[in-house]
Amino acid sequence: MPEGPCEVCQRVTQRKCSTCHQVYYCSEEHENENKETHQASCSPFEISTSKELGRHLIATRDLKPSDVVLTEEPLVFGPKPQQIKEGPFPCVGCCRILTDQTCERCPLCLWPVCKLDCPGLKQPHFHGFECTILRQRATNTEAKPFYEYFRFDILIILRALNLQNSNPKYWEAMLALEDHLELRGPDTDVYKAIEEKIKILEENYLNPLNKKVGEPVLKNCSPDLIHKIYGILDVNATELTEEIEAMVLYPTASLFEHNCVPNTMQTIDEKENFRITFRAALPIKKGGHITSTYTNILWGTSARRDHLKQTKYFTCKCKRCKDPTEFGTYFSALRCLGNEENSPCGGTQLPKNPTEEDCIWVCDRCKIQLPDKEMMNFVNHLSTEVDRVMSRRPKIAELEDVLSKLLNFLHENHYLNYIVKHSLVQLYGNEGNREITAGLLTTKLKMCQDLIDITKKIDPGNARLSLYMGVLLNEKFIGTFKMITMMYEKEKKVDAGKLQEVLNILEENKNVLKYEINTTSGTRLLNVVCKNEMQFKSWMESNDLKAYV
Ligand SMILES: C[S@@+](CC[C@H](N)C(=O)[O-])C[C@H]1O[C@@H](n2cnc3c(N)ncnc32)[C@H](O)[C@@H]1O
Repeated sequence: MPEGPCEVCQRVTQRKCSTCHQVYYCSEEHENENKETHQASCSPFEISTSKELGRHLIATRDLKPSDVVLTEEPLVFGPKPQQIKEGPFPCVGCCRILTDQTCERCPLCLWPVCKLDCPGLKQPHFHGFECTILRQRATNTEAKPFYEYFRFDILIILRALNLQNSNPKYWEAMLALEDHLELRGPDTDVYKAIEEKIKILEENYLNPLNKKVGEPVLKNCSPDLIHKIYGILDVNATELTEEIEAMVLYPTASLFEHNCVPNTMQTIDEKENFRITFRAALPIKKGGHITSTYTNILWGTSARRDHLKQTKYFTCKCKRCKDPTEFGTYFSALRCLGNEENSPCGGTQLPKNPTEEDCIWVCDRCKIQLPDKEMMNFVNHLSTEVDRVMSRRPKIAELEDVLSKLLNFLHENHYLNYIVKHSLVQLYGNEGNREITAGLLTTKLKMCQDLIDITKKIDPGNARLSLYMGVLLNEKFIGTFKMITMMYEKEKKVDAGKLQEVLNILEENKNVLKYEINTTSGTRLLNVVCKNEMQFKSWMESNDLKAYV
C-alpha cells in the first residue's frame, strides 16, 4: 500500500483524502480540519482500475463544462516515432515544420533547426541531451539521402531513454504506462520496424558515444526496453499536427479512457512547455467516467473502430459505436447498393451490430445484406478519391462534381459528404469577384445548418470539433448578414429578431472558440469573428437599426 505524510500533522499514513484520493490524512478529523484549504486543489478525479479499461479516471464531484479536470507538463516531447521519408521535416529544437530543407543547422550536431536561437536547442529534455550523441557523426551529413541520415524517428526514444539519468521520477512514471507488448510480438510488423530502429540507434548513435566516453552513457537501453518505450509512445502519446509535428507523452493525461463522444476537451500550450489542460466539455456527474478521444471523430464507426484496433489495441463500445445511425446523423450510412440479382432500391444501408467483428450491413427497405469488409473497401476507395481532390485546393465546380458522384452511393450526411460540404460552404460566395446570388445564398445557409446540426450531434460539447464548428458558424454569419443587407436594400427595414439572430451566432462562435487561442488557426478564426462582430454592429449603427435587447 502506498503511504505519505498527513497534510495536517505530517504523520506517515496510508489513509487518503476521501474525495480525490491524491493527498494523505491520518484521520477523518484532520481531513475535515483541512477541508477548506484543500478544496481548491482537491483533484476532481480519482484513478480507478477495471479489467476491461485498465486504469481510468472517475469524477470525484459533479463537473460542469469549462471546469478544469487536469493540467500537467509532458514527460517526453519530440518528433514522431515514425520515419519521415518525404519532407517537410521538423526542427530538432521545437518540432516546428521547416519548409526549407537547407535551413539553419544546429551549430554542434548540424541537424536542421528553425533558427539558431530556437529555445528547444538548449533545453536538456528537448534537444540538449541528444545533441551530444548526434554530434559524434556530425561530419557525414550529406553522405545519404536526407531522410536516411536524419532519423527524426529515433530522437524521441533517445529523449525517453535519457529520463533514467535526468529525471528518475519521470522515468518511473513513463515505465508505468500501458505498452501492450503482448500484442506487439516478434511476428508483428511493428516489432520488425522497431528492430530496424534499434539497429540504427545502436550503430549510429549510442555505440559511437559509448566508445568515446569509454563507458555506456545510458545504464539501461536493452532492445526489450526500447520495444517497451515504443509501445508506451504508440499507445499513450498525443500527436501534434498543426505547424508543429510532434509526439508528447503525459503521465496522468495518458490514463483518460477513450470515448467517441468525449466529455473533456484538451488544450496544449506550446509557449508553456507543451503543458496540457483538460476541461469538462459536457456535465460530468460525480462517479462518472472522465473521457477523451484517441481517434478522429469525423470518421464513421468502422473507420474509427479499425483505427482504435490497429493503434490502441481495443474495440470501442461507446454509445455512438453501438448506434448504427450514430445519433440519427447517418454519418456512416450508404445508399442501398443492391447485389448481383437486385438493383439498388433507394433504401439506406446501415450496419446491423456495428460493434461486432465482421458485422452485416442491411438495407432498411429491400433487406439486402452485405458484409462489412465489402462496404469498407468501397468506402475506402471513395475516401481515396476525396483525399485526392481535397489535396489540390479544389474549386467549387470540382467539389460539386465529386459531391454529386458521392451522393449516388452515400447518405447525404455521410462523413465523406460532410468533408466535401464543409469546404464548399466556405467557397460559396467567396470564389472570384462575382456577387453571390440569392439562390446560392440559400444553398449555402442550408448546407451550413445541416453541417452544424450533425456537428452538434457527434460532438455536443465541442470537445474536438470546435474549429470545424467555428468555421461553420462564421459562414452562417456571413450568409445571414448578406441575406439581411439584400433584404434591407430592397425593403429598407429588417426584423429586430433577425438582427438578434446574427448577434447570437457571433456570441455562440466566440464561446465555441474560447479555448482555441493556443492554436494558430483558432486565434486567426477568433480574430475574424471579432472583426465581423465590429463590422456588423457598425452596419446596424450606421442604419440606425436595433436588435432585441
Ligand atoms: C492511453 S491508455 C489508457 C490508460 C490505460 N488504461 C492504463 O491502464 O494505463 C490506452 C489503453 O487503455 C485501454 N482503453 C482505453 N479506453 C478504452 C475503452 N473505451 N475500452 C477498452 N479499453 C480502453 C486500452 O487498453 C488502450 O490501449
